[in-house]
Amino acid sequence: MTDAALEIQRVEYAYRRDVALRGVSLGVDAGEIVAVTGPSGCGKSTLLHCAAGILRPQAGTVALAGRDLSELSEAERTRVRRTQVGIVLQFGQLVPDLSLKDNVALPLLLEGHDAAAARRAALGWLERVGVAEDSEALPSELSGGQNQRAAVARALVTGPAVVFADEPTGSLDSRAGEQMMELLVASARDGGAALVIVTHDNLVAAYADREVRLRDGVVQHEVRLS
Ligand SMILES: Nc1ncnc2c1ncn2[C@@H]1O[C@H](COP(=O)(O)OP(=O)(O)OP(=O)(O)O)[C@@H](O)[C@H]1O
Repeated sequence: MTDAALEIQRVEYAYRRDVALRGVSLGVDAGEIVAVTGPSGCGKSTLLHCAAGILRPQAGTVALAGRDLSELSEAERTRVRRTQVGIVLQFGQLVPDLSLKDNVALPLLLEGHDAAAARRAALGWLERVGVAEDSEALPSELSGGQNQRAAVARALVTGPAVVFADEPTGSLDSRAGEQMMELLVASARDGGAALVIVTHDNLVAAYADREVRLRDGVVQHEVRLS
């Protein structure tokens, strides 16, 4: 028995003609923060999508919180993805016609939680990320930074084993980017989640315990940062 939050073994993925991953292995411990870096097109986003159960690798295995995704039915996979994975992308990607609170409650509602309890949990996370006073606002009424804070709350509300963040500061200026990284790291710790950050920004990678650098679809090297 290991306490790995994520175990990727020899994963290969090809789009029609483009081979994006050529046998990538990566283990992430519970609570660990890992930055996946590398030049444009090296396979970072593809790795994140395979790890998060969004893409199915053509070879190799991905286990999330000890469950091998390739052994699960489609319904079980969806369930593991909804409960064990949180995702933060470059632009909040909130549902535009739902309030911040309903956006954050959504992952719990999709899992069949009671609506009042889901909204209470959502409000609790909005408080933790500092946007509770805007809980009834629509995403379009708020700044990019406020939307990103709500996206962090949405990623953590189910108590996932791993939060995946793909260029989470890409749409923010440097000050808001720093605040976002501090919030993301603190929130992942607070929620007991491992954090896997895909980035080409060295300042973002510096928040990680370990940097894994990809090149041409393989791990080029790993560096322990803390
Ligand atoms: N939907 C797709 N269809 C076809 N090829 C794709 C698709 N998405 C990515 N690729 C190809 O797969 C390879 C890896 O792409 P990927 O987006 O994973 O790299 P990346 O490191 O995240 O790049 P970037 O830093 O520019 O976002 C590239 O050659 C890319 O052109």
